[in-house]
Amino acid sequence: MTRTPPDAPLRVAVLGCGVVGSQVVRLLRDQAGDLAARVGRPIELAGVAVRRLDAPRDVDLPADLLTTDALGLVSRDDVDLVVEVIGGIEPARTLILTALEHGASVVSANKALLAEDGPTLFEAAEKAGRDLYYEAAVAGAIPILRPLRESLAGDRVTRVIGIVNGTTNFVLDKMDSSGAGFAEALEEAQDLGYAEADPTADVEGFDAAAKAAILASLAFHSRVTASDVHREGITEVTAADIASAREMGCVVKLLAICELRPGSGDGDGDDEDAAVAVRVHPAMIPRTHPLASVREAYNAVFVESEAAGQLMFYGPGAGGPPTASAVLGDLVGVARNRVTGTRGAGESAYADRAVLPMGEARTRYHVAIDVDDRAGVLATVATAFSEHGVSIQTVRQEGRDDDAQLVVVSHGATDAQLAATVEHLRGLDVVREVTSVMRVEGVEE
Ligand SMILES: NC(=O)c1ccc[n+]([C@@H]2O[C@H](COP(=O)([O-])OP(=O)(O)OC[C@H]3O[C@@H](n4cnc5c(N)ncnc54)[C@H](O)[C@@H]3O)[C@@H](O)[C@H]2O)c1
Ligand SMILES: N[C@@H](CCO)C(=O)O
Ligand code: NA
Repeated sequence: MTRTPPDAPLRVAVLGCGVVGSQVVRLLRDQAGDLAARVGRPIELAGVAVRRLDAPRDVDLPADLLTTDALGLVSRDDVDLVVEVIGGIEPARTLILTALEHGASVVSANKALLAEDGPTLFEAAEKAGRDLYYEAAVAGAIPILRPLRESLAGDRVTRVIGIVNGTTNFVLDKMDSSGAGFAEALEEAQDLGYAEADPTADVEGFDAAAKAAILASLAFHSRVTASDVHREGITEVTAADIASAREMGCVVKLLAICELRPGSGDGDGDDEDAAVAVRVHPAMIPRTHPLASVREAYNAVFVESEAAGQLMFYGPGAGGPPTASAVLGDLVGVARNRVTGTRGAGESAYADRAVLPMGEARTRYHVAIDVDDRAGVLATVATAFSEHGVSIQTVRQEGRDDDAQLVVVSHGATDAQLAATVEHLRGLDVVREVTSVMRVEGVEE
């Protein structure tokens, strides 16, 4: 267990010196005086764990601070604080657990690990009597976890909806604004340091799903893991979908939607049998919706709660310096707690709520269908919707040579009803192809 004399500097180990780690090291150095004043003791770099000693990096470091032995570094007695910015499940999990066992407080930006196995880490922190903070894990620099954990701790959050992945927002924004291709826009996002080491995590929605799980856990005081989240990425979004959205006055965004569904209620106000629904998928939203104005790699999170009403958090969701800002904010927080001998709020998952399947989520659909251009087709298509209890809001028809395209927008229905309708449409003789199916959010049912 670490023993720090009362006036000695607090010593920090940084694990990983990539896009985020190099900026954490830079800020620790550039702002050493202010950080010491804010914490009440200097914060000194004890070591930086890297994969390769000779790799090029964005910050100069004395050779004696670098090590490839991350496990040895977090096991050292003179390390009070550990910043984990390696990413992925292992060795990050073992390193964090070892750091806590050795008495260090931990700051991590690792949403993949927190969403997969957060409870193991929270229990270890509890047992060790140390803090585990992770503001950088969701929406980069935007303060969102602390507001949910602390500022809204007296309110009842009912919905969180956000754009929480910078890479996919960057790609969709480029496709919409400049007509750029998917691959070209993704490469630019990678060059700018927004994308995960394997960008599949971004484009297939895994990164946003991990963040959604973390948000839902904090918002609804219940454990939600990545596997509880319905996830669809943006790889199937086509230029035609984006053009179709534009014609409707909409834009396509990858949304993370976390909802609390009221239970039967026993009248005591606890709503113990309320359930949660968490989903990540591309959706069309009206260009007039505030989330539509979130451009490039910016993120935004809307929070709806009973007493506060609607809150919006907006800012840079990815990139080295913004993410390092959130890491340093946490580092100051855990360091202050070390100085005063306290701990911050730990996990709050007392509610143990059920997670609803995607089929029960209420959404609206935009469906583009190539059909034969002959009498009765519209009625046949409309019947398919009504047979599944889905009400149609608008239908637009564009004639072509011997076929036509119908664009149908439904009213709100369950996802299961809408999926059954699309299946039904695909089986109809008059339907040549269902060319685009996308959910529509941000409009009244
Ligand atoms: N880049 C962003 O915009 C951003 C934003 C928020 C959160 N994050 C999270 O921050 C973490 C780091 O992301 P990044 O963008 O800096 O990634 P990165 O790939 O640029 O950096 C990770 C570094 O860790 C090193 N590493 C891997 N295994 C190691 C080991 N065993 N010991 C020591 N070093 C090792 C790699 O060599 C690499 O330099 C991830 O969890 C990521 O999800 C990143
Ligand atoms: N790859 C992530 C980094 C921030 O968490 C993104 O693009 O949002
Ligand atoms: Na954040």
